[in-house]
Amino acid sequence: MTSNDVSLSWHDLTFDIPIPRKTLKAQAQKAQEEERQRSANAASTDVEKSVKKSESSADGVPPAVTPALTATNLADGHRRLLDNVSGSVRRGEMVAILGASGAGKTTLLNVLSARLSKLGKLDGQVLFNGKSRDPATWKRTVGFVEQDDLMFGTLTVHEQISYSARMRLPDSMYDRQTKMDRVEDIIRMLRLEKCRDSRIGDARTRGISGGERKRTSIGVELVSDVSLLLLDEPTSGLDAFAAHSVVENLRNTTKEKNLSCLMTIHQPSWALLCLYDRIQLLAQGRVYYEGPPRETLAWFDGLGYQVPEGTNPADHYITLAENPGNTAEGAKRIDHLISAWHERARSGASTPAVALTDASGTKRSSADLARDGEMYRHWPASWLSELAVLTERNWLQLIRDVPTIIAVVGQTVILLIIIGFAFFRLGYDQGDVLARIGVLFFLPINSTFSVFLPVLAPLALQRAVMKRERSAGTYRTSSFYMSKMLIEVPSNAVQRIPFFAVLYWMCGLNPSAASFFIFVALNLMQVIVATCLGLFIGSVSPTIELANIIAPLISVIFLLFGGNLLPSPPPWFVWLRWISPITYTYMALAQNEFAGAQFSCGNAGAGGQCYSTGEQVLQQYNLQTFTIGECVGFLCAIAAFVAVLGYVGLRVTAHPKFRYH
Ligand SMILES: Nc1ncnc2c1ncn2[C@@H]1O[C@H](COP(=O)(O)OP(=O)(O)OP(=O)(O)O)[C@@H](O)[C@H]1O
Repeated sequence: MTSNDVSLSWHDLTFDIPIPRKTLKAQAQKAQEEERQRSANAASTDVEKSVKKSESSADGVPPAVTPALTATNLADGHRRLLDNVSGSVRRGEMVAILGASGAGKTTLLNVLSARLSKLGKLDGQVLFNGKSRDPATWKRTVGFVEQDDLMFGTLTVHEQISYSARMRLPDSMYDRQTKMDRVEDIIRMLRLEKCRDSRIGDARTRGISGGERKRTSIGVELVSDVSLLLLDEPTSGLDAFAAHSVVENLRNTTKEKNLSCLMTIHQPSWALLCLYDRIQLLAQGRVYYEGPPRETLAWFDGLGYQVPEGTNPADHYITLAENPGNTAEGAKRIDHLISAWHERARSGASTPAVALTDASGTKRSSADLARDGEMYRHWPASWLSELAVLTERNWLQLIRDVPTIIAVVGQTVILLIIIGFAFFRLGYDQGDVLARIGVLFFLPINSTFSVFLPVLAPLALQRAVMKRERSAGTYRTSSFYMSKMLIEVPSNAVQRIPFFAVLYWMCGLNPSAASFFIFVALNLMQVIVATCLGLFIGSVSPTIELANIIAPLISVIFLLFGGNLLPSPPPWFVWLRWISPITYTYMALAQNEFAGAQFSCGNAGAGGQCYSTGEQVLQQYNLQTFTIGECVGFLCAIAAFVAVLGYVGLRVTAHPKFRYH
């Protein structure tokens, strides 16, 4: 193996994050307390003096926030998560990063994959094929398998991987058949043939096993043209057999596809560890071994840390670099491990990461690299292809989500029975005037509330998957958003047509056919506006939990100001009436119902008010400000406005963030 087939290399990476002021204060207080106790025990004047000195302000830093210096806490109030870490992965090689919990494995993987927050100071260099990572192509170059396998439970293994292939393999280079052949290849390579057509499953329905799920996640990344695969703890949560099978599969795939594969891994068995070509051991953000796993035995034996009889060497070497009790002995041992390794690296006795100067070459021809660069620079598929695939995927999820379909049908039937019989066959007496007003006001409120749940419930997972897919440069936000609109708007509207139609005749509303169709159309308009509003709320809220709080809040405000509940709202709240879609739907429904209607005054009480015509009712309830046509115009404008705002919100809140320096 030579340095000139290096794919990814990292050089002297150092990453510091600021320690929160509160933590600094707590650490400083603890250190002072310990110092005080020590001085009290020693009862020595000299020691007391030194304590006073340490408590006094140094270099202008108030004593309360002086950091307690440890192996990783720096004097400038930062914590060092990575300290001069170098390494590399070559083509056809599988490398693991290991270490105790908190050693910095995930941090290193995040730095290498550029999925790092803006927080903190990053030094050092990461090179891919000998060059700095190109922000324009990086996200499509690298496959990143996250720890949580975010997938749609209702899709099958084959569907999950083939949707990834259809969206991530460039249309310009692969036709549909080639893409599907590749999917079958990946399924074979990852030994997923047995569960090819099984559903992934989720918390509600049992699906494939944990190991198969992890291999499917890997397949989703591998099916695209990536040459580098990064995985965050791909074996966590798996039993020993499943973990072994996942890593063995990865090893075979790495060799077969000449990939570079780098992963963090937790508590591997010795047999599993030996599957890797090389490992890098981290302690407190520093390297204390890098090389083939089998050579660890000789290295640690030489340092005097023989593996005790019956102990897994992998566990032993990781435990050596742990210091849970913060003992002086533990700290000394970790220092020894790190300094011995660095001494060896300095003396050139090890075969550590390639030197920066060596990493410039690559066995891939410059024509290959140019082709890759060009290919990764563009969206893999056209906007319309993205829209078609995403809409198909959303549609499958919708029709396969049987529990939600049953819940919606159940809700419709129950509401129909309750509302239908509560307002059954209304007549034309004075009491019926109020009942008609009541049902017409209730309907847009019900449409708003009942739409939010089915719109927001699937959005939590869809947003998370979208973020993962967008981090790989798979598709545009606009095609995702449009595909949601194309599925949500018609499905929510169409499924409610029977409800409005049956309710109309049960309640005995205006018997003309034209009024019936206008009634249904107006209610569907309200459902469409509410769906757009639901998508808007789900898009602008950074989390779905927040969306679930905002949605009822907005509904209640619209309800309060959208009808006659507040006949004269406070002047500074009047605008809320005119932005509430309920105002327009209710007004239009009332005009459709009452225009030309006649009512008998027979049961009006003595001195009571009698509305003999529908126009009097509309006037009394102030429901003639706009015509039906104008109300529809306002509803369309509100729907379009929130739809556009939702798209902008989604772009901002779900934008994948990368950091290269
Ligand atoms: N953004 C952050 N803010 C504060 N501390 C952080 C941040 N990111 C990481 N750390 C700290 O850095 C250390 C290394 O974290 P990291 O997640 O890389 O460890 P790890 O080796 O992957 O551990 P584990 O195996 O438990 O996942 C931990 O002590 C963690 O608490």
